[in-house]
Formats: sequence, structure tokens, C-alpha cells
Amino acid sequence: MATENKNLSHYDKATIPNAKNFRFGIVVSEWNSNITHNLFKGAKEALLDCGAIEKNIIKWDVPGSFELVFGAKKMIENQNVDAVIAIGSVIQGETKHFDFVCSATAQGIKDLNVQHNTPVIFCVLTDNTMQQAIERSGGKHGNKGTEAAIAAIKMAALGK
Ligand SMILES: Nc1c(NC[C@H](O)[C@H](O)[C@H](O)CO)[nH]c(=O)[nH]c1=O
Ligand SMILES: CC(=O)[C@@H](O)COP(=O)(O)O
Repeated sequence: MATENKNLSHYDKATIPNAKNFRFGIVVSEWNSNITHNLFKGAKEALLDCGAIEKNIIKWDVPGSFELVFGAKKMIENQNVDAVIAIGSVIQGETKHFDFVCSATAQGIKDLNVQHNTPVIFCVLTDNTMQQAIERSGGKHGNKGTEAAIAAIKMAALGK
């Protein structure tokens, strides 16, 4: 199902564990900060709505999506978190750089999930245009940050 057919912000609290006992790390890319700020806002609001305590939400900023992998790794190693949300917005430019950034970031975050015992949620928009990014960070398709927060809670609770 494409995003076109679902709202990223919809969730049923009855199906989500209470997040009050979990610590969350959120690593946020500064590239396209108009987008990543809204993704972070959506994620934080959803975590709090599902019972998370504000002091248990640790936010770090990194320069770009490529640096999300290192930031998430350091968050896992140093902050005793139950899940990490990696937030970025990659938008196609004139060159193939988009492909390399998206691929490296996705593969790097996948690798962290394999190498560590802390889930890292892929909240990186990879859009053709700024308009697509706007629509997925609080616009007509909802907010991917909200979706990522719900995934983080469910993964933090897995096996507990
Ligand atoms: N063009 C975008 C980038 N590019 C920067 C890289 O992520 C990285 O910071 C740089 O290559 C130095 O290592 N990053 C985004 O997050 N979004 C973009 O659209
Ligand atoms: C994803 C990027 O790095 C890209 O936005 C940079 O733009 P360009 O490909 O025009 O250099």
C-alpha cells in the first residue's frame, strides 16, 4: 500500500503498549530542517500521547541524513535507550547524490538493527520534491514522525 492510500498519523492507542517505562533517542538531520522539525514534532507528540515521559526523550541533531547512522550508534552506546528514531529528509537534486545518501542511510540503519539489541526506526523521507516531503511531514498524508514513534514503542516493547 502506498502512502497515497494511508494516513501516516493514524493510530489506535488500544493496540499500542504504554511507553511510560521506555527511554527514546531521537537523532534529527539538519538538512531540510523545515521538514525534519515537523517530523520530530510529530514523533515527540505521539510518544507523549502514548505515555512517554518528556525527560526520557533524548534529542540529538546531526548535519545530514548520512550522519544519522553514526548518531544513532552513539545514542545506543551512551544513552541506555530502548529505541532510537532516526529522522531525515532527503530530496532529489540534480545529481545521483540522492541515491547514494538514501542507500547508505537505509543500509546503515538496517545494519545497526542487526549489530545491536536496540531497535532503530527508519524515519527518513526520500522524496522527489519538497512538496512530497511537506505532504508526509504533517500535510495531507499525515506525519511519518508519528508513524515512526508508534513503531518505536512497539519495538521497544517487543519480547518484554
Ligand atoms: N542532499 C541531502 C543531504 N546531503 C548531505 C548528506 O546527508 C551528508 O550530510 C553529507 O554528504 C556529508 O556527509 N542530506 C539530507 O539529509 N538530505 C538531503 O536532501
Ligand atoms: C540528496 C542530495 O544530496 C541532493 O539534494 C544534493 O543536490 P544535488 O544532487 O543537486 O547536488
